[in-house]
Amino acid sequence: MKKKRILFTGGGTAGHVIVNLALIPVFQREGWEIDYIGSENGIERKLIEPLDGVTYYPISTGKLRRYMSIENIKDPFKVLKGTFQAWRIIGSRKPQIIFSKGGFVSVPVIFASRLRRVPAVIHESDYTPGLANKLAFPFAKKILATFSETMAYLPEKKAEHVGAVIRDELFQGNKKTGLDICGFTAEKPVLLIMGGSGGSEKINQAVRNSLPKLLPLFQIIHICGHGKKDDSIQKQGYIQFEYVQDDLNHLLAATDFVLSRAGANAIFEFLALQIPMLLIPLSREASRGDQIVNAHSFRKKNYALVLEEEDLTEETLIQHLSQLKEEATFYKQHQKTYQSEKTRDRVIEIIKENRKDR
Ligand SMILES: CC(=O)N[C@H]1[C@@H](OP(=O)(O)OP(=O)(O)OC[C@H]2O[C@@H](n3ccc(=O)[nH]c3=O)[C@H](O)[C@@H]2O)O[C@H](CO)[C@@H](O)[C@@H]1O
Repeated sequence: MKKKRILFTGGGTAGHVIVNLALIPVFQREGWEIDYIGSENGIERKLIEPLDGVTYYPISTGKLRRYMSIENIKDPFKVLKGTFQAWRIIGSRKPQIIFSKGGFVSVPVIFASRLRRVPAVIHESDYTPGLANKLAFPFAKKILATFSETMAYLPEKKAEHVGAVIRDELFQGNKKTGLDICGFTAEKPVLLIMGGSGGSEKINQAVRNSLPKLLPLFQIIHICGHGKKDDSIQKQGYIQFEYVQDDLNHLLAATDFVLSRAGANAIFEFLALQIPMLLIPLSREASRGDQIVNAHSFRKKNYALVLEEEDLTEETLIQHLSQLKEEATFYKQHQKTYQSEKTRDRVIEIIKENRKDR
């Protein structure tokens, strides 16, 4: 019988890799051969290369910069080189289907998929599509969306709203294990702070300045981002991590409230786990504003409380977290209306339906 083969791509930030991490084990269990195309130095290499049974192929890739740089001139050539590399990899590995979670590294892969006539399925997790995905859409067979509102931005014939794909293990956390990892008690609420997969300087700073007022209210798990830990702060009830890979499920099981950026994957995880959240979306100064619309959609559905980055001060932070604590039941009630279980199965079904040579 012909071997089933799938090629995944996506990277740049963990948000463009995590969905692939949720899907890969399912295809592995079903005996598919799995390849991954990512960048040479991105986080996808760290997260994917160590996986057993997945072959990682690094390629050259461009990057979206919001500032002038000589690198911007080199980018089209890098994308061209990446397309040629991806074309060769697809030619030799012969996947029947390509699944892309977006990010700049996925662009040459999707271009090459069209040249090799291998169908590609793209997943867009933000409310408004990112530039990389927009460039890739014309070459994809199917485009899947996390937010129902995103359908308005997608080509009608190819698009389907599926919801968020969430890693199984996040539902398998143990509260006691989480508290033990942190050295916390069950007597006081736990606030988990996540500034996206890379951490957020602004949130880190505001939280650290506010610790004297926050620590009487919460025990705090602070995920600060690589290189952003401050070891000079040693306080009872406050623990810092740069990035949590294996124990995130336990930490989330021990969490009563979340303070977070509004990256699409993270906020749908908190929603599925029914954790009341305060979102501080990345501002338009530093991004295309995708997190602002993600956060506003959550606010409209009463899934989250939102504080704009421009309004972030020590006072507003404490005030909003106190409000979140008071209104926790309200947010949990609305979060209960969200159904997440069927998404992963539907995504897998779509991938299988669209593969070549079935
Ligand atoms: C700065 C930037 O470009 N941010 C974008 C990026 O965010 P970012 O990469 O932060 O992505 P998300 O917030 O969507 O997802 C982060 C993922 O990393 C996981 N995680 C995080 C920290 C940790 O210690 N351990 C861990 O496993 C979270 O559980 C989540 O699954 O992609 C998102 C999805 O396209 C966008 O909405 C964001 O605007």
